[in-house]
Amino acid sequence: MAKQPNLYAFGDIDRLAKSLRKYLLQCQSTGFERHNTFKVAVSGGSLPKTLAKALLAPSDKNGSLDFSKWEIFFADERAVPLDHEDSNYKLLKDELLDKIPADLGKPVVHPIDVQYMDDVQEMADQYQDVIMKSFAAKDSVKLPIFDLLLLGCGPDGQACSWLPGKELLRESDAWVAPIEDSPKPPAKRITLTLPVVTHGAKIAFVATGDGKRDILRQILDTEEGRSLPCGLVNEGGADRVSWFTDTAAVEGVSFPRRGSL
Ligand SMILES: O=C(O)[C@H](O)[C@@H](O)[C@H](O)[C@H](O)COP(=O)(O)O
Repeated sequence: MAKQPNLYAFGDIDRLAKSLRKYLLQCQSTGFERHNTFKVAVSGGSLPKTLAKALLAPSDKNGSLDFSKWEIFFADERAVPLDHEDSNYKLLKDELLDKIPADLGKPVVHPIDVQYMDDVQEMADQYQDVIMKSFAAKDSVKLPIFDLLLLGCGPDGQACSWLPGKELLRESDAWVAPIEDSPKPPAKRITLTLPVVTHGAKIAFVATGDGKRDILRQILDTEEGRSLPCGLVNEGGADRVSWFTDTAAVEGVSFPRRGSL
């Protein structure tokens, strides 16, 4: 049987955050062993809040975090100033970055370059350069391997800023692509492309609440769901993909759940 994503369902967000922390610590260790850094890409939406719950909890027996060796990229970002309410950078900064205790170190964070705000193609190219510099030249590395990509799942099956059925999902060359017409505002964005995401060492989705129930049923239990953006990540990432959900989000989903990490 083909390798499947891992589906975890927790009674509430606190329990989810506890397991997510354990998972993050495991991914951090693998990254440190691999290249003495932890390279992670993060999306926006409701994810940063849950992520902060997981990362700002006190150290436990599962280990501690060393943010001084973290490099944080954005899996997708909106073309707005970094202090704008719609900015994924601002969201992550407010929820997490500003609250990291000094003794855990400071991560290197890669926000978009806002001087290219009016030209999202330029902005995407420039962000690709930033990734290239971190992962070595694009010509010598066909695709970067992020240690972890942390993603949300939109109510329409959106992952990153990919819209269901759009040409962008077939992009096979660029690492970062522009979007001019996102129906979820703001319209202008940049996003990592599907091959970059499915090439990640680990990929985690966080999806909670009953608002995600119908789309999770579709993504995980139906044939059509496989061609939705989140379904394509499941397909390409197989057992490197993990879904952190709560019971409200997976009620009625028959896809097999894993007991624990
Ligand atoms: O900037 C964005 O819009 C996000 O990166 C997007 O991919 C988001 O993560 C999902 O749409 C889920 O959003 P919610 O968790 O808010 O439903």
